[in-house]
Amino acid sequence: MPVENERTRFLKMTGSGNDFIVLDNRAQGISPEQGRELARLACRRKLSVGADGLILIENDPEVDFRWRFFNADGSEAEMCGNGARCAARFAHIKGIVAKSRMSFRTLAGIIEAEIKEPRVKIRMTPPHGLEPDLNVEAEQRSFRLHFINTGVPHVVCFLENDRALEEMNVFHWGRLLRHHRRFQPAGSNVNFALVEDANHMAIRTYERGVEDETLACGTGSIASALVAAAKGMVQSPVEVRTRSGETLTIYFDNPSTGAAAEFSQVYLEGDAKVVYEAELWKETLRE
Ligand SMILES: N[C@H](CCC[C@H](N)C(=O)O)C(=O)O
Repeated sequence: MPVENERTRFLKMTGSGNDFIVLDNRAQGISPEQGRELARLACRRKLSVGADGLILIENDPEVDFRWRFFNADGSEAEMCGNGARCAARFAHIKGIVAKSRMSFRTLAGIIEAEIKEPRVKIRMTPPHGLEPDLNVEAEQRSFRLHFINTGVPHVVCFLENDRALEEMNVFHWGRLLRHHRRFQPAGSNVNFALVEDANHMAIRTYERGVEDETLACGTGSIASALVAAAKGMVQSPVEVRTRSGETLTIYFDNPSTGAAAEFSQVYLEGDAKVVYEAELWKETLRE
């Protein structure tokens, strides 16, 4: 079983609609393998707590804390923008970090965070690997996609208008593109994005590891904003309307446009709220 105790305390948190189980693992000793199993079992909606992901907070010798992030399917991901904002708020609420500014270690690198309750602003690790204007076929439909890694891999597909965004079958096409051979072996998250004006976008995201559309995706919002900036369509700050209706704000140094666009000082800001505090009962972890 992924946890020893019959009851395990946790916070259920939501980062703009992306929801997470957040657990203090400094004394629990949940191993990475147990974390994968715990995520897979506890993230099942209706059978257990239900969430898009599991976050374990752990000690770190150099920065304020370390985390391990697991998607709902148990896969461990290098980074999660909405989850990182929730992790920082959790650390502040639980007194793990008294200051309102902190830094913590992820598999993507060190994340700096500033608490502005209930909003949290985080500085991202440097985005990389921008590959614009990829022509990809799926089920006889052609897509013009743009790849970028914003801590995790993302492809961005720009749509023409609100109606196209609303009518997009995100589950069907997102799943096909997430598994497309062009993006293997790691796979990719898939964002359908609309540029409304130079400082406003709307997106819908199919998330790798959740294997469904989520109500918000932090690294996906950043990916969409930075690709749009590289193509000269937006400039910082960009307000991104997510599927939940909440807005994420992306800040970055306006890059020189074009494929070689380099981005620095990339920040993500939005709400990171506590939904409830509760105890996970071990009996819901049996399959
Ligand atoms: N599902 C993503 C990780 C979480 C990203 C998303 N929830 C965010 O807020 O950045 C992946 O495996 O690449």
